[in-house]
Amino acid sequence: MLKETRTFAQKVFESYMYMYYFITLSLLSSGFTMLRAFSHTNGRCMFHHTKCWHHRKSVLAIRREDVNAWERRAPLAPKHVKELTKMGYKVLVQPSNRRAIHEKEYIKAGAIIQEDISEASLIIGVKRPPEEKLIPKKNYAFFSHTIKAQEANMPLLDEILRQEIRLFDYEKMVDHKGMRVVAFGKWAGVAGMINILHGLGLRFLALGHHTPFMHIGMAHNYRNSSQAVQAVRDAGYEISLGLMPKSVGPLTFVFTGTGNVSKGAQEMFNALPCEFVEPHELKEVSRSGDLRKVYGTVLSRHHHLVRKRDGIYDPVDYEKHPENYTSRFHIDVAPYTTCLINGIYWEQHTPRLLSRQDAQKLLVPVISADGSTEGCPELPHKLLAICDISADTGGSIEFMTECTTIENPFCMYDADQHITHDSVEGSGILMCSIDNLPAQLPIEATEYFGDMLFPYIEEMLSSEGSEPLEKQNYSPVVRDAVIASNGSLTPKYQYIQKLRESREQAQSLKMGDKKRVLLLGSGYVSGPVLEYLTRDSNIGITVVSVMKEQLEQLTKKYSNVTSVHMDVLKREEKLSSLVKKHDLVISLLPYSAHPFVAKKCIENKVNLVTASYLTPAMKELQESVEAAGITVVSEMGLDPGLDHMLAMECIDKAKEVGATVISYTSFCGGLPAPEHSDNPLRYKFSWSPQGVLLNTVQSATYLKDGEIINIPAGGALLDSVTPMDFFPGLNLEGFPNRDSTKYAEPYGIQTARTLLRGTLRYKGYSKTMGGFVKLGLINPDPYPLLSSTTPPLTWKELMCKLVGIKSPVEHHVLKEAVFSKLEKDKSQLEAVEWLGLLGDEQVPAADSIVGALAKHMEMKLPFGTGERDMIIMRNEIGLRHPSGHLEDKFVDLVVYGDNKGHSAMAKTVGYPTAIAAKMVLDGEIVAKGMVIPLTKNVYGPILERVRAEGIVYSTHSVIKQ
Ligand SMILES: NC(=O)c1ccc[n+]([C@@H]2O[C@H](COP(=O)([O-])OP(=O)(O)OC[C@H]3O[C@@H](n4cnc5c(N)ncnc54)[C@H](O)[C@@H]3O)[C@@H](O)[C@H]2O)c1
Ligand SMILES: N[C@@H](CCCCN[C@@H](CCC(=O)O)C(=O)O)C(=O)O
Repeated sequence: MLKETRTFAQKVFESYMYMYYFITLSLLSSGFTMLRAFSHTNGRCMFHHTKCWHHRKSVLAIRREDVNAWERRAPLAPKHVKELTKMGYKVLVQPSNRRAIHEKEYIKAGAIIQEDISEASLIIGVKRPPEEKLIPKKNYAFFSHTIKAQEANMPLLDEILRQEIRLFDYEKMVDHKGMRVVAFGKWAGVAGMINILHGLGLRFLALGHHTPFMHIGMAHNYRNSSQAVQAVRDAGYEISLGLMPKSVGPLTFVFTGTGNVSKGAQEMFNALPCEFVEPHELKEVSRSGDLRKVYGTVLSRHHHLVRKRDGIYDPVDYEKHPENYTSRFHIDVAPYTTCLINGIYWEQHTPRLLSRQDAQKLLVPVISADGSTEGCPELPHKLLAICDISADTGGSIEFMTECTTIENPFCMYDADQHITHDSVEGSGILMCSIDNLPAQLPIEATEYFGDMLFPYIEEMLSSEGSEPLEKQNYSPVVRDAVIASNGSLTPKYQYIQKLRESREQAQSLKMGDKKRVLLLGSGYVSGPVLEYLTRDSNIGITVVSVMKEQLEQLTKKYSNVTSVHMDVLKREEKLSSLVKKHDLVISLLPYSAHPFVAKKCIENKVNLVTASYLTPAMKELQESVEAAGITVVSEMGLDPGLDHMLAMECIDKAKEVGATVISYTSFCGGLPAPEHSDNPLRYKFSWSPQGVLLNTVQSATYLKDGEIINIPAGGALLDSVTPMDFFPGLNLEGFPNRDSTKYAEPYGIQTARTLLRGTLRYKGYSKTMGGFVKLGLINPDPYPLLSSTTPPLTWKELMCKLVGIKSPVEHHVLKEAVFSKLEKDKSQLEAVEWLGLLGDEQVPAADSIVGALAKHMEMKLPFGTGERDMIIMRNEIGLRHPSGHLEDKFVDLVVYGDNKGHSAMAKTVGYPTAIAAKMVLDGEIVAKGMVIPLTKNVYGPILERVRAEGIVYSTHSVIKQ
C-alpha cells in the first residue's frame, strides 16, 4: 500500500526510462530524429545523441516557502540534491526553520544553505514567491495557480512578465496523454482522507454518537502516513468488532475521480474494514449493509454523466461538449452516500456534482421504520460529510465557496440558509476543503514530488531565463509548462489574458446600475468606510491593497465587495482601468500616493475623496481637476477633518452674532486608552505608523500672540513640547502640527492673533522620539541595504552603521556608542533597548530606515486583545463680542474604540470619509475642484451624520469679562 517497495535507484531509473520512452515517442511522432536523454549517475551522459544538458553546470536554488505558514514542503528532497551535487551542480537552499526536512539533511547531500540565491539560473519552490522577492530574468518553477487566470495571482503574473522571468508551472507538466507528470495529488488524497475520518468522528459526536473515528487525528498530527494508517486500522478494528452505533446505519464512502487524489484517499480508506461495491449497489448496502464494515465506491464519469438530450454518456462527445451533459449524482448516488470524497478536476462548463438546491433536498430528514430513541438517535440525513479535495471554489460542489484551512479544517454548510458556519455542530453537511493538504504530510510529499520532478531539473537548468525561448531544446513536457518567458505569455497561454479581460467585463456588468466605489487601501482606517458604504446595497465596492491578508480580512465581512490585490504604484495601467470603471475613488493609501491617484482620476474624470492634507503636490493639480470638472475632497478625516468642521461650526455661529475670532487653538491626539499606555512611548499605533513617525520631523509654523513662530524640520518640534492640562487627569503634552497659519484665510479668521494646531501625546513620548531622531532612525531617504533583495541586517548591525562603528562589536561597546549619540540620556537609551534596537532581531525589509522602524514598532506596539484606543480633541476659540466682552468657546471630542469593533481613530476618520463619499455620489456635494470641509453645506450634514454613528462632541464656554 503506502509502503514504498522500490528503491530510489529503481524509481529514478524507471522514471528516466519512462521519459526516454516518452521523449522518443513524441520526437518520433513529431518528425524529429534527435534523441535526448541523460543519466544522473556518475555525472555522465547516458545517451549522446544530442548535447548533454549539464554542459555548463548552472546553479539551482530551492527557495524558502514563505507564503503560507503551513508550507513545510520542498520541491526536492535531499536524495535528489545529492544526485545533482554528484553531477557537479551547485545547489543552494534558502534557510528555513519551517521546512520539514532539516537543513542538515540538505547540507549532507551537498547543498549550500544560503540566503542569497541570485546566482542561480533556476529557482524552484512549491508555491509562489511573493512578488517583491522575484529576481528578474531567472528561470522559476512552482505552482503558480495562474492558468485559470486566478485573480489573486494576476499581480504575480504581471510581475513575472515585467521582470522577464521564465515560469515553468508544475501543473502544466503533462505527458502525451495530458496526464500530469509532477504532482502531489496522491498526498492530498491521503491527507484529505485522514482529515475527513477525524471530522466524521467530531460530527458523529455532535450528533450524539461516540465512534471509533474519534481516535483518528488530523493528518499533520502523524509523523508519517504509516502512523496514520495504524490509527485508521485501529479504528477499523473497532468497527469490525461491531462497535459502531447501530442507529447510524451502514456507512458509505464515495470517491469521485480516478486520478492520484482519489487513489491516495482510497489507499488510506483501505486501512478500514472496507468493501468496494459498484455505484448501483450503493443504495442496497446503505440500507442493509454489514455494520462491521464500511462501504466504498469509485465513481467514474460514465456512472453519473448523461447527455441532457438523450440521457446517454458518450465520452468522445463529452470531451468536445461538456456543456451538453448533466450529472445524476444528486439522484443516483448522493442519497446513499455518508461521505463524499471529491477528487475530480472541475472546469467551467462541465456539469457540477451538487448544487445548492441538491443539497437542500439531500438534507431533508429521513424517517426510518426503526425509529429513533433519545440515547440512540438516527442520523438527521444520509449525506453527512464532504471532503472536497479538488478544492475548486464554486466548482463541482457549487456551494463550496471558500476553502477551509489546516488550522480551521471544517465548516458546516446549511443548505436551507445557504450559509456556512465554523463548527461541527448544528444542521448541515460537514465540509472539509483544505487546498494545501499535502503540506500536512510534508516529508513524504516532498520525496514523492521530488522523484517526479527530478528528471526534468537538468533541462530546466540548461539555460538562463533571459535566453530566447525558441532556442531552447526543451522536451515537450518542459516546453509546454512554460507559461511566460522573455516578457510575454507563451502562445499556449495567451488565453489567460483573454480570460482576465472577459472576467473584468463580467464584473463590471455585475455592478450594473449600482454606483461603483473604488476604495484604495485596507489599512487602519478603512473598516468604517467599507462598513458605512456597504449599508447601501446600491453601492458596489472594489477594494485594492498591496497587503493581501489585510485585504482579505477586511473584505471577507462584506457582500457587494470585490477585492483586488495589487501595488497601485507599480501597476499604473491597471489602476487607470479600475478608476475608469468606478464612479468615485476613495484613497486611503499613504498620503504620498494621492497625487498619483489623483492624476488617474483627472485622466478618467472620476471624483476622489481622501482623508489627507491638501498638500502642495495635490494643490498643483487644482487646475487640471477643475478642467476635468471633477470633485476632489481632501482633509475629510479627524485631524484634518472633524477639527475643521467643529471649528467652522463654532466660527460660523460666532460670526452670525457679530463676534470676532481672536484666537484659535486645536489639539488632537490618537492615543491608547490610559490603561493601555504601558510602554516607553506611552503610544500605540491606530493609523499609518510611518505617518506617525514622520510627523515628528515635520516643520511647523504657528501664530502666537501676533508673532509667527517657525520650527524647522528634522525633529526640533519635539523640543517645542508643552504640558497640556485641559484634562488634568491625563498626563498630556502637545507639540505644533504643520503650518497652522495657512488656515487663517480659509477659516475666515485673519483677525486671530493666535492660531495653533497641534498634536497630543502622553508625557514622555516626545522625549523618547527625540532619541530616535538623534540616532537617525526617522530617516525617510531610500536605504537600499534594507531592500527585500539584499541579505537582511539585524538591528544591532544597522545601529552600528548609524552610530558609525564597525560591526560586529560587543553589546556593551554598541550600547556605549548609542548612549553617547543620545547625549547620555538614560530614558532614551532604555526605550531603544526596550524596542530591541540593539539586539539580533532582523530589520524588516523597507525602502527607508523610517519605513523599517515603522514596521518593527508596529509589531512591538500592537493593541492587544481587549485593548482600545482613544481620541482626544480640544478646540479653543477665543471670541470678542460686539459688546466688547471676551468669550472662550471649547469644543471637545473624546471617543473610545470599540472592544471588538472599530477603533476610535478608524471611526472618526472613516465615517466622515464615507459620508462625504456618499454625498458626492448622491449629488449632495456638487462643487467642482478642490474641496475641504469648511462650508456649512458640507460640514453640517457630516457632523449630523457622524453624531448618529456615536461620535459625539461637547461644547462649553467661559465668559472672560
Ligand atoms: N485625516 C485624518 O485624521 C487621518 C487619520 C488617519 C489616517 N489618515 C490618512 O488616511 C490614509 C490611510 O490611513 P491608514 O491609517 O489606514 O494607513 P495604513 O498605513 O494602515 O494603510 C495604508 C493602506 O494602503 C495600502 N497600500 C500602501 N501602498 C500601497 C500601494 N502601493 N498599492 C496598493 N496598496 C497600498 C496598504 O496595504 C494599506 O492597506 C493615510 O493617508 C493616512 O495618512 C488621515
Ligand atoms: N494629530 C493626531 C491625529 C492624527 C490623525 C492623522 N492625521 C494625519 C493625516 C495625514 C494625511 O494623510 O495627510 C497627520 O499626519 O496628521 C495624532 O497625531 O494623534
